[in-house]
This record gives sequence, structure tokens and C-alpha cells, in this order.
Amino acid sequence: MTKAAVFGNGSWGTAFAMVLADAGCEVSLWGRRAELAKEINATRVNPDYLPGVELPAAITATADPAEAAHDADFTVLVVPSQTLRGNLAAWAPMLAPDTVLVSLMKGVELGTAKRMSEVITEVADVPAERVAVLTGPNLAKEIAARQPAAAVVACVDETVAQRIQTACMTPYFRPYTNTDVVGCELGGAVKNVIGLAVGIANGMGLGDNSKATLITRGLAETTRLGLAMGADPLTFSGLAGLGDLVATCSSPLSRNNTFGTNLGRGMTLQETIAATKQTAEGVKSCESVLDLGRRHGVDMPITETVVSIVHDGKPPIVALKELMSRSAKAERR
Ligand SMILES: NC(=O)C1=CN([C@@H]2O[C@H](COP(=O)(O)OP(=O)(O)OC[C@H]3O[C@@H](n4cnc5c(N)ncnc54)[C@H](O)[C@@H]3O)[C@@H](O)[C@H]2O)C=CC1
Ligand SMILES: O=C(CO)COP(=O)(O)O
Repeated sequence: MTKAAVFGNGSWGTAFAMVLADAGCEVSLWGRRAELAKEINATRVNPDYLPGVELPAAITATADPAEAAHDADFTVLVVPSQTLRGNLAAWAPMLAPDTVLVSLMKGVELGTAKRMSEVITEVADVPAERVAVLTGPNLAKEIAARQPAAAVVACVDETVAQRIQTACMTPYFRPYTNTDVVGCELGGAVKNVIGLAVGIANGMGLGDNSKATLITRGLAETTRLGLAMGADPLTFSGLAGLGDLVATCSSPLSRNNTFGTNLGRGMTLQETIAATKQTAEGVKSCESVLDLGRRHGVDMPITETVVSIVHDGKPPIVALKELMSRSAKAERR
């Protein structure tokens, strides 16, 4: 039987552990708090992140990283992106030899502007062939309700992506493979920033033309960045690009979208942070995505606008006026 370790028992870690269990894996689910692990094992429910959802018997929760990592064919990493480096440094000595490390995270590291797979290869000292990324339109609550969805598993070694595809394929979860790791990761990280922008527009009372414009021009700036970084532009019209962007920008379940909506309605950053119980990656990653754009000489006006609202306190109405009064451009350049 395939054994999977999932490091991170938040909403996506728990929902994905269900997917793996439904696909026939034996799963250990690691989280920081021993009392929560105990409660999950006793009640088969993660009350903090997926209340009301019964977890399959093949999932065992633990707060002991060595126990979680033991003998795992796949080690899934699903903690907030900015905490990965520190966490993985502690876990690395415990990882099973030859385990494949699978990132479910959608962020870019602040300061280094590194993608999560880059942080993983560096910190765990493993070759890129042993690191995969799983991404796509996968709102945790909908997956936990076993609603049909597709995803992408990306790895530079396609056979590794295929192994993970097999390990997590269920009647309701349909993973495709891809070898464009850079494009898949950028799609996931930048869509959170665009999700914030669309949420802000929503909160300001703007309509569907405005939101469709942000989504489309957001995809344009994601693709520009991807091209500069060697990604395949077709990735961005797939599940990791357009697919995830549509899910995030249209759903009130998206934490990034909701965060933006609260800001657009006039809440302060501190009030919005206080109202957000879970991880909204775009809040921090908008700065690292902008950093990445600058390092590659790529103009990212929507990302820049989001940073100015979220981190510089620019009123959304002022930021919107500035965005709309940029010089005239050709659509494709
Ligand atoms: N929730 C969703 O629908 C999806 C989330 N993702 C991505 O998955 C990643 C994790 O997100 P969620 O599970 O949704 O977040 P969450 O906020 O629901 O859970 C975060 C988990 O990380 C833990 N955590 C927080 N700080 C930590 C630290 N310093 N060290 C160790 N553990 C820590 C929390 O206790 C919790 O278990 C993010 O990168 C997100 O973008 C990707 C696809 C879908
Ligand atoms: O990545 C997601 C859906 O694919 C979840 O989006 P949020 O992190 O904005 O909730």
C-alpha cells in the first residue's frame, strides 16, 4: 500500500489527506498541536479546519514529525509558504529516504523570491526530480465535499508526476500531469494576488466587466512573468493558470478573494487580518511576486496595485484611478 505523509493539517492538508485516503493510500497527517491530532484520531473530524467532515479511517493524525515521515513514499508539504523553510529544515533529517516531496503551497518566499519547489530542493537537499507540485482549482471545502475537480501534478520527471497522479486519483479528483513546474507554481502564486484584486473590486461594488478585466489582464501579467522565467505559456491557459484563477476570483470560499473584498469595503488592513482565520497567501506573496517581476524586468501593474493597497495603505479608489490611467498599450506585448 502506498504510504503518504501530509505535513500541515489546515484546510487543504486535511482535505488532500482525504483525497489520498480515498485513492487507497495510508496517510499520516502531521499538525503542530498534539491535542488537535488526538481529537482528529478520536472523532475522525478536524474541527478547526474542516468541521462537519468525516475523515476516512486510513488517516492517522500525529504531532510527531518523525512518526509522520516514517516510510512515506510521498511527503506532502502544505503549511503557509513563509513558514516552509524553517519547518522543512527541522523535518529534513526525518524524511524517508527517496521519498518524493510534493508541494501543495501557493506562495513565493519573501526576501529570496524563491518558488516553493526551489526552497524544497535547497533545504531538503534533494534533486528536482524528487520534487513535485500539485495545484489547480481546488477550494478545500469543495474537495472535502467530494465535488468533482481536476488538478495538475507537475514534476520535471514525468514518471514521478505519473506516480503521484496514480496515488491521488479518485472518482471526484482528476489530476493531470505536466512537466512545467515553473509555470504551475507561478499560476498558483500569482492567482492569489489577482484574487485579492478581484476581491477589492468586488468590495468596492464594481461589476463583472471590471472583474473580468482584472482576471484577464491578471492572466496576461502572470504569463509575461512566466515567459521571462522559462515557463510554457500554454500552462497558463490550463488548470494551474486560468482554472485556478477562475475558481479563486469567483468564489467566496477563497480566502484571498474574501480578504480583498473586506479591504475593498473599507476595512483597514489590521481589521481585515483580524477577520481572516486562515492563510491568505497573496497578502504576503504579492510583495514577493512583485519582487520576482522586478528581478525579471516584467511589468506587473495589477500586482503593484495590490501591494500599494495592502502594504502602503493606498485607498483602493486612488489605486484604481492610477491603474486605469496608465499609458495606452497594445494587448499583446
Ligand atoms: N485551502 C485551500 O482551498 C487551498 C490551499 N492551498 C494552499 O495550501 C497552503 C496551506 O493552506 P491551507 O491549508 O488552506 O491553510 P490553513 O490556514 O487552512 O492551514 C494552515 C495550516 O498550517 C499550520 N501552520 C500555520 N503556521 C505554521 C507554522 N509556523 N508552522 C507549522 N504549521 C503552521 C496551521 O496550524 C494549519 O494547520 C497555502 O499555500 C495555500 O495557498 C492550495 C489549494 C487549495
Ligand atoms: O488555492 C485555492 C483554490 O485553488 C484556495 O484559494 P484561497 O487560498 O484564496 O482560499
